[in-house]
This record gives sequence, C-alpha cells and structure tokens, in this order.
Amino acid sequence: MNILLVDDAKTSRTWIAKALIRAGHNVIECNNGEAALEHFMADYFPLVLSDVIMPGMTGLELLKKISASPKKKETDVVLFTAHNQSELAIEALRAGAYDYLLKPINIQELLMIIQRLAKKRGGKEYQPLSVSFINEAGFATEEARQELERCREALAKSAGLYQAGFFSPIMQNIALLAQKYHKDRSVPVLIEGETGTGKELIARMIHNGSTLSEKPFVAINCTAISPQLFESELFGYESGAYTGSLRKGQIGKLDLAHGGTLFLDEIGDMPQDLQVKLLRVIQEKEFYRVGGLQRIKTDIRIICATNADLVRRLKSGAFRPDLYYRLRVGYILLPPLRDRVEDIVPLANLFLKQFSQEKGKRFQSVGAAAAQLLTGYEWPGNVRELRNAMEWVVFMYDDNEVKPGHLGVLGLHSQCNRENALAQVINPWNFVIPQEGFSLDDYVDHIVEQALEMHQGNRAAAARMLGMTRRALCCRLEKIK
Ligand SMILES: Nc1ncnc2c1ncn2[C@@H]1O[C@H](COP(=O)(O)OP(=O)(O)OP(=O)(O)O)[C@@H](O)[C@H]1O
Repeated sequence: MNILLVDDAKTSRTWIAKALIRAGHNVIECNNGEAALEHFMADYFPLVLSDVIMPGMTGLELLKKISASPKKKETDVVLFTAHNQSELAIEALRAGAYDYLLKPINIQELLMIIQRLAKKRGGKEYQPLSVSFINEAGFATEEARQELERCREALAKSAGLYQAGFFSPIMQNIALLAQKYHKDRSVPVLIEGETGTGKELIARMIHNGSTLSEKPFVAINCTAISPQLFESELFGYESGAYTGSLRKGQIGKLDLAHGGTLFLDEIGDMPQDLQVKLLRVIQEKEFYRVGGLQRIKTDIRIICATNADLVRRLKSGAFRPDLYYRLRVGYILLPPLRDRVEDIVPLANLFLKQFSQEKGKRFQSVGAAAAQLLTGYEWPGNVRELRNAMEWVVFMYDDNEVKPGHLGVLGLHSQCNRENALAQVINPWNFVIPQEGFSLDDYVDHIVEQALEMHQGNRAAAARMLGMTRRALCCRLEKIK
C-alpha cells in the first residue's frame, strides 16, 4: 500500500517507516504537514499516517484539509496522539480520521489497522500478514516500549519529579512555594529540615519547575568533601595548582552548574574560609580557579540545604551571618514526617504502587490496620525511611494490600510507641473502628502470624497460646497464603 507518513520526530518516523517497508508497503516520509499536503495532492495514497503535534500545520489541520479536498474518497487518515491527548483523538475522529493510535506506536497494532483498512478498500491492497512477521513486529514493539519506559523512568527518577506526593496542606503550600521560587532564579533559597524530609527533592523542584529542565543541577554534599579538597571541587583548578593535581587542570562544580543550579547540601558544614569565597561568588557572579588569575563569569542559582541548626552555628561563630542572610532570601522549612501525619499513608501508597509496578507485584494500598501502625510510628528517618519500608514490604511479600504482618520485619513495633500503635488494635475495649473501615480478617491474620513468630513456627504451641485448635490455626494459615 502507498502510505504517506508525517512526523516531525525523525527517530520515530524512520522506525515506523522501516517497519512498514518490511511489511511490504511503500512509504513516503514527510517531516511536516505542508510537505505532506503537496505529496497528497500530487500522488495516490490510500493511507496517510500523521502525528498530531507538529510545528506549522498540525496533524488535525492536515486531516481537515485532506477531508475537504476532492481526493478525499481515495484516502484514509490515521493520527498518532499521546496518552494525555484524548480530546484531540476524539476531535480527530469527528473530523473524519479512520482511527488513531497512542504513542509510542505499537507496530503490531498499526499493521492490524492497515490490514483492516485494506480489506475495507476491496482487497486490492489486502495482503494477509504472515504469523512470523506479526510476532517479529510484536517483539520489536515490546522492546522499543520497554526501552522507552526505562529512559523515562531513569529521567524521572534522577529528577524526582513525577514521583513526588504532597498531601498535607503544609506540604501543598511548600510545593506551591517551590513553583514560585522556580520562576525567579535570582532568589537563593535555603531549605531546612531533618534528614530524609525531602530537601533535595524540593531543591530539584525549584530547579525544574513542572517539567524537566535541560539546565544542569549540580549537587555537592558539604559534609562529604574534605576541607582540603573543597575549594578545588567548587572552583576547579589551573594546571600545576598543587602537588598531585592534574596537568591540564580541572573545572569545578561552579563551571558545571553554569546556567543552572548549584545545590549545596549540608551547607552548615562548609569550611569557614570557603564561606567567604562563596559569598563573593554570589555577590559578584564571578570566581577564580585555584591557582588561576583569570576571572570567570558565572550564572548560577544557589540552593542550600541544612539539617543542622544553622542559627545555633551562627551564634557560635561557626557560620558567617553575612552568608546566612545572603542564602536565606527564599526559605523553606520542611516539617518532619511525624508532624504531618496526614502525609504518611498517602505517601506509603504512592511508594507502594511505584515499587509494585517496578517489581511486578500486586500491592495497591496500605490496609486500615497497617495504616494505624504506620501513623503511630515516629519515622526518625522521615520520608526516606517510609520509602525504604515500602520497598522492603514489596520486596518481601506479594498481596493486594499491606497488612500488619507485612510490617513486622521492619521492626516498627519495637521502635515506635508500641503502646499507642498497637494497643488500639489489640485491646478490644480501647479499639475504635476507623472511619474508613477495618478488616477483621487482617486483624486475625496478624495475631496468628505474631503467635507463630513468637513460637518459631511451631503451630501447636501458637494454637495453644491463642486458645484455638491446631486444625483451626492451620485452616487460618491456608487462607493467609
Ligand atoms: N514529598 C515526597 N514525595 C515523594 N518522595 C519523597 C518526598 N519527600 C521525600 N521523598 C523521597 O524521600 C527520599 C529522601 O528525600 P531527600 O533526599 O530529598 O531528603 P533530604 O532531606 O535531602 O535528605 P538528607 O538530609 O539526608 O540529604 C528520596 O528518595 C525522595 O525522593
């Protein structure tokens, strides 16, 4: 079949063209709607395949022009749309498109559409596809899809962009504030919070805004670098600056961050002599490499984070007040997770879904009884600890929802204020059924599992402890499995 393929993205266009040619079609490629229209007018194309979003004439405009032309009857149009463009797809069908395909294109699906179309057109163009070809196309599509997924995941992970969740009002305000700071690069921002509260994640949000920025985000942990090396790490050095240095010299983090953001984590631990130099960089927007005489202009945004009490360091003289006030133009204080209990379960659910998807498990949510345990725990490691906990649960178990038994291995029971968390579950007189409901089955499962744990798996002893027969306990265990 003669196919006109229109897509401004060369890689995907070439890939689709290759697959169509392999399937025995004749393909003319165009990278814009205007050129495609010229080809369409000059030749016979039973099928036009076009992306919707293109610079210049869009796929929809092309479709409307084709539908309005006298050659309309000879041609069917299939459009490619993204997942979030369902209205466009509907509009395309209304405007007369034969069908639409979601991107990334599934070649197997595309070939099926072409086959259906050829059949409809009266058999002249109809050539049944061989089973081996369909399989091959299926494998190729799946491979491409997985590769794309991996790239997307890596990108999103490195930016922490799409995996963030802000549920409590205080965190929603912080997310809004981060978006505000994003809009003005001239504002340095100081982020304070305990370890694992999400300081780097917020710094990345300030840098990126709502889409992934192409500008660099360079992070330095001020505690992790020795004071001797700090200066050359930050400013770079000229050749022969000191014994053992590289002959060619080395650029520093300030060079790497040019045009983007320099994130200084644990700023409270920055050596004092460097604090003066950093202040100069911020004020004068230029610096010298170690051993260098040339002034280098720089355009960086500075975001700092600290989990130490910086004000105390100010008072003790360990941190310069002039630098502190220069860095603290924008300020965000991230509360510990225990002070925003409303975030715990939604965040746990978010992580649970992410890890389940990654590891091919079934977990969808945290059950009511497990949620009580999670909210009763102190979370000294904050969101990082919660995230790790959910990763562990998904790694260890596979179920539809998280039950108290799944959390036993995390040591939550012994670390948290066990009385608060468990007394409500265990003492029937204190127990208040939560608004969202409570699973009696989970409760019993949890008790049975605990009893077994206490008796190292000895079913008879566990049954005795619970005042039930061994047989009843075994039945329960069968159900849990
Ligand atoms: N609101 C959130 N939504 C989703 N994930 C979060 C959120 N806050 C933190 N995290 C995750 O928790 C982990 C710790 O976050 P991050 O590294 O930003 O904390 P931090 O405060 O910079 O920690 P540290 O002080 O130890 O460097 C990361 O995996 C991050 O993605």
